[in-house]
Amino acid sequence: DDTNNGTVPTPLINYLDTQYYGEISIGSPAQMFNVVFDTGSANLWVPSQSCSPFSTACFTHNRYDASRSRTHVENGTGFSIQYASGNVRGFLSEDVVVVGGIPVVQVFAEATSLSAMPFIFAKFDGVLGMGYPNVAIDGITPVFDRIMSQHVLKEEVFSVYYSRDPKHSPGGELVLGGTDPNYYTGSFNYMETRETGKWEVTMKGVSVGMEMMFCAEGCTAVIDTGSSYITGPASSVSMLMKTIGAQLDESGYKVNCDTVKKLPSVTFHLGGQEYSLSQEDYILWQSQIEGDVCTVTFRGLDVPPPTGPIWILGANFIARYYTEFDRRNNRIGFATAV
Ligand SMILES: COCCCC[C@@](O)(c1ccccc1-c1ccccc1)[C@@H]1CCCN(C(=O)[C@H]2C[C@@H](N)[C@@H](O)C2)C1
Repeated sequence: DDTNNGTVPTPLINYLDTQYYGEISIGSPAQMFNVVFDTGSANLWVPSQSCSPFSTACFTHNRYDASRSRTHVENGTGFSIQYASGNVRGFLSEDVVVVGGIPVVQVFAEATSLSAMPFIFAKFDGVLGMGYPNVAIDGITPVFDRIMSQHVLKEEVFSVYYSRDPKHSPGGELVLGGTDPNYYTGSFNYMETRETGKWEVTMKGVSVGMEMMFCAEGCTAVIDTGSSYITGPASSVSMLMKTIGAQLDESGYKVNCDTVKKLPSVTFHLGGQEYSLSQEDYILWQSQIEGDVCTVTFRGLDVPPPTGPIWILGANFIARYYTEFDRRNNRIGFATAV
């Protein structure tokens, strides 16, 4: 329904509480793609029809075919992006991209090579960066900036709802130009982003139970819709895991499912408010053949200075706290998600 002025909410799919993605179209006639809306990056890329057949990750996803689009504009500039794990290489093209019912002429990357790890596990095709222009590779104007310059949005904000339970439908929702009261209760608490032109804020501490354990002198928190988990400095996270009795194995930190109900809450002190995650917010409980597996959705990740050390608050945080990203006022707002 075209309620909030020219934009329609984009329903998201929630894959096992670890991958959240929604549909966009590129080209005329429309070619559909599933993308992660990622506040931690600022470029749009999708797999290319011209990717090598040996790139399995490319071959098993929807691919953009320039020759089938009458609005395609050639560019050809090289492109490559490196993630915490995984990299993408390709070349730039221009075409009409439709997000939330809004068409924009957009420069994006056609990916011709995707690292098998982790993209063979991706349920989505590509990534649509929702970050600020200054983190965009090749100085490309990001999609949301192209939308803002059309002056169709009631407010220059976008909001994200991530469901916590894969059985709920929709698995999430992206709103351009406002928020969706169906998915939060109470009012928003806002905090200024740091003037780095990133979706990051100053965090005043991290508590476990009632005890302040980390970041007591202040640190940076990145609010990242493109991260599945919460990451923190490896030393801090390993101390946190020891406190809750979690063991590290090849696929992350695990706890004995019997201990889950007694685990302490973990609280992030942001913008004068305390944002707590309880055990059901940060434990991924999977019933498997050989018994239940309880994964702790925290990872250690050391980001080198000057960017780091940082904490990254990802999907498991956003699932608990409905998030509004406000470009007009350079601030982030949280409300309790329903
Ligand atoms: C909520 O939905 C999240 C989507 C899953 C993200 C992710 O878990 C993933 C899983 C399987 C296959 C591919 C990808 C994936 C890989 C790259 C881009 C987007 C998705 C990423 C795994 C590697 C570390 N990581 C990031 O660096 C992320 C950090 C973020 N800012 C991005 O730029 C890259 C998260």
